[in-house]
Amino acid sequence: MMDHVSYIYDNFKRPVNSLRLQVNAICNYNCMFCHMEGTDRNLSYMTPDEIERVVRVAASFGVSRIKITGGEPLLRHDIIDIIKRIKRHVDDISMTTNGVMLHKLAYELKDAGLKRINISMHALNDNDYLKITGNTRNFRPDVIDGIKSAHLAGLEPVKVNFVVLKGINDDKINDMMDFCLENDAVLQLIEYEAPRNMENSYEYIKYHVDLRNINDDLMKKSIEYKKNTLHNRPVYSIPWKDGIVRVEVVMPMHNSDFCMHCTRLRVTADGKFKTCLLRDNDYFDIKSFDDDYLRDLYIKAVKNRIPYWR
Ligand SMILES: Nc1nc2c(ncn2[C@@H]2O[C@H](COP(=O)(O)OP(=O)(O)OP(=O)(O)O)[C@@H](O)[C@H]2O)c(=O)[nH]1
Ligand code: SF4
Ligand code: SF4
Repeated sequence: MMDHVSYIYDNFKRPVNSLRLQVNAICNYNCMFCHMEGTDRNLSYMTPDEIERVVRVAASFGVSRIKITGGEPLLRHDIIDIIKRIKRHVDDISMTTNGVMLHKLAYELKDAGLKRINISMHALNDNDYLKITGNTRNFRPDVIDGIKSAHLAGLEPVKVNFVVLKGINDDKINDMMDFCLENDAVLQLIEYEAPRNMENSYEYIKYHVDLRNINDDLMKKSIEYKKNTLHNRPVYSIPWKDGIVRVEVVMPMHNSDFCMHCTRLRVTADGKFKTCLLRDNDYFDIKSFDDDYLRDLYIKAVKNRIPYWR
């Protein structure tokens, strides 16, 4: 583990202290809003050894947090090996998952070094859940088991990701607060984010909810208010029934404050540094996993980061 290493800053004074690491670009779901981390589907994969080399070099530049994403990361049969290798270089490892396979893997993930987990659950009733996830088979009970298993295994905090969709689930936020209170989870309310260049699409206009009013309402109800340093996202503690629910609000659209606090570099499943979710001409192809080459490419990619909303 590296201590006292300085971060590389981009030309907008934003340090890079974390990597968002896509380990595959396939999924057993087909969510209506999936952005696949701004990449194509079905990319080839880096090996665990190649992933470790990228992480080692990033850690040598002060990166101390890794977010594992996909597609669905738990579909990789070697995910435990990948986490163990990342853990040699970085302590704060988290994952974002649809949760379907989590109940089978939570303990192994924790033992391998995973610290915390975000689990997507965008509906509490089966019809809406199936519609949103584009599925015919209902895995919602498995996801709920996954949330419980994550706690039992000690993956903390557990966050439940909920993309707010007009006319589908935007009237269910209170129910989600109940659910998160019962399941000791942080509720992460996420604004529907248009994939690149899709802001005028029929789907986006139909389902997008501007979260500012909901955010203002939460702020009024909160007894404590913190910021996630990543994206400056507000995190509220809300008195709810007989307890307190923490709610984080993710407002990525047309939000220059969000982008000015974007402190991570992306790595695509097939081995490219990517500077921004919403750009498609920003790939730095990792052609060699040699340390010197990787170090130069890492610096080049960081220096090319530009806030999307300015
Ligand atoms: N525009 C944009 N949106 C992002 C970015 N990172 C996350 N998001 C949005 O936030 C949602 C939730 O992200 P997660 O992967 O669950 O969480 P995270 O951003 O890693 O943050 P933590 O909850 O602190 O682990 C994603 O589905 C995106 O819609 C980003 O860098 N840019
Ligand atoms: S679970 Fe995630 S990766 Fe899979 S389709 Fe849904 S949004 Fe995309
Ligand atoms: S610059 Fe903005 S849009 Fe791009 S990845 Fe960072 S937060 Fe997301």
